[in-house]
Amino acid sequence: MAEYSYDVVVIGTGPAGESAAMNAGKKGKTVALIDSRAEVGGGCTHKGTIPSKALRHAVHAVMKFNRTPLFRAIAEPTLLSFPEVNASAQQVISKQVSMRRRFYSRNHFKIFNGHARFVDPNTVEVQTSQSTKDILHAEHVVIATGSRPYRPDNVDFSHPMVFDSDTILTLNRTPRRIIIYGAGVIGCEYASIFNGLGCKVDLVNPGARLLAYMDDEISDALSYHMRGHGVLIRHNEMFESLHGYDDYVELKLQSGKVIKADAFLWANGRAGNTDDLGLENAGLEANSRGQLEVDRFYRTKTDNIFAVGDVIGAPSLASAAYDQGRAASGAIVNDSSYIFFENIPNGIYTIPEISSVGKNERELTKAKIPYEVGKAYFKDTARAQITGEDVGVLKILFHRETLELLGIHCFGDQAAEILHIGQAIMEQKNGGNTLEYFVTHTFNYPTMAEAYRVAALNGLNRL
Ligand SMILES: Cc1cc2nc3c(=O)[nH]c(=O)nc-3n(C[C@H](O)[C@H](O)[C@H](O)COP(=O)(O)OP(=O)(O)OC[C@H]3O[C@@H](n4cnc5c(N)ncnc54)[C@H](O)[C@@H]3O)c2cc1C
Ligand SMILES: NC(=O)c1ccc[n+]([C@@H]2O[C@H](COP(=O)([O-])OP(=O)(O)OC[C@H]3O[C@@H](n4cnc5c(N)ncnc54)[C@H](O)[C@@H]3O)[C@@H](O)[C@H]2O)c1
Repeated sequence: MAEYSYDVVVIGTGPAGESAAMNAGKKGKTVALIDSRAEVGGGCTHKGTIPSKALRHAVHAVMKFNRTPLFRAIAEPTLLSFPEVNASAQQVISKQVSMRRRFYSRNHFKIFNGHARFVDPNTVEVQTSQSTKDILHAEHVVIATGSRPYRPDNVDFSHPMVFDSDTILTLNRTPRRIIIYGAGVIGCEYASIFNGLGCKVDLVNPGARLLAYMDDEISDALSYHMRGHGVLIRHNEMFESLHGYDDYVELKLQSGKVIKADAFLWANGRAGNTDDLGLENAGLEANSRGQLEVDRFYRTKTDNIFAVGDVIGAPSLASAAYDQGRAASGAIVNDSSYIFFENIPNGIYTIPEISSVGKNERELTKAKIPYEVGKAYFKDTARAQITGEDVGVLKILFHRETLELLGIHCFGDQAAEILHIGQAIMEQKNGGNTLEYFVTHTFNYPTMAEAYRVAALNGLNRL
């Protein structure tokens, strides 16, 4: 057993832990990180964001190849297998890990490998092997332990055809038919991925619509296009039981429906990684979903302990985790440039992609805010006609009187990138946030950015 002392000890090397550590180190603090995974990067790099986005990219590229007439001069339409696209995702993971390892070594951070557990608020022990423990003393501790798929007791995850969003990456074949239970972001993204691989997909949604928190029109467009691609979506269907046999699984729904498939993906719920973290020794307690409560500075109720990323619950995004980590260590070093991040955008990598920031129509209507809508359909832009990515819409919601931007919603190829133009204007202060920007500045042509001019003019014409 060895003992060490640091200004800041960060538990977890996902986006939240990484940015907390980097910021603390840049501000002159001595920093150590702990991760139970053999490699840095967190669930984000190894199981969540990175593999799913890399899988989606590969599948999308093949779908585009198959539907582009020009390519028929080279080859016939084809399909990739899950192991093939997974292999390409694993290469991205390796690059990410090497890059992140370099960050840590260049900044002289020590990384401890093993499960971390609080001994007291200023002491964390790391189980580095079965028989050895290191003891880390810290002025401040940042808990950035992330989350994992929630596993209900009545689903047998040891069956070889039953997966969650972590274990799906071990699938060594392409299923003929997959049932995805849960139609949140994970369920919808994997439905697009498996659909693009040519699998029959049954997307079973316990809710009434896909991604219910999104703008209704965008959510409807997603359902329409997923159905158009052959995904069978069933709304308002509750899980009853799942039985695994040698060569298939059978899902029974409370409505009496029975669905058979050769793969089942449980995509309903995540739980914070706080088990066996010794929270009781640090004066802390997690809620029923394993999440910790924090204040605006990401400080827990124990003064010297901060928590960031998925372990504090919503929005549970890698994007937000990066900002939260930086903000927490900013608070530790009393950095006055601290920002509390609000109005967080989201990018959902279904096929087609979705992205939004700000309010949706339902929220504005409920709040009785007088708004108008400006739209640009991708099919009417030169760029989309050239690229063939002509499914989609950019929708700007703005105040009828002040022209202030209230919400940007985008559906279609590159939506997550396109959104940031609108976000940048939306965040302008002192009257800079209005629709005027889009009609008083010139956009490169042909670009998808030009859709902002088209949507703004469309909106102004409605006034
Ligand atoms: C399938 C999927 C797709 C996603 N796609 C996106 C996306 O496109 N965009 C987006 O913004 N977000 C996405 N997310 C969410 C994103 O991955 C998470 O928000 C992000 O990983 C949270 O980062 P984190 O640093 O809090 O935790 P994590 O990335 O989960 O890292 C936490 C680390 O802490 C370690 N750890 C836990 N407990 C201990 C302990 N006691 N001791 C030592 N180490 C410990 C874990 O092993 C892990 O390595 C996706 C998630 C999933 C599951
Ligand atoms: N592109 C992206 O940004 C992206 C992609 C995938 C996942 N994610 C993130 O991953 C998280 C999970 O994704 P999701 O949308 O599939 O939603 P989810 O799995 O968290 O939620 C689905 C349903 O399960 C319920 N639930 C959640 N945790 C539970 C628990 N511990 N016990 C019982 N029920 C629980 C929820 O209330 C909801 O009804 C989200 O927070 C999302 O932000 C983001």
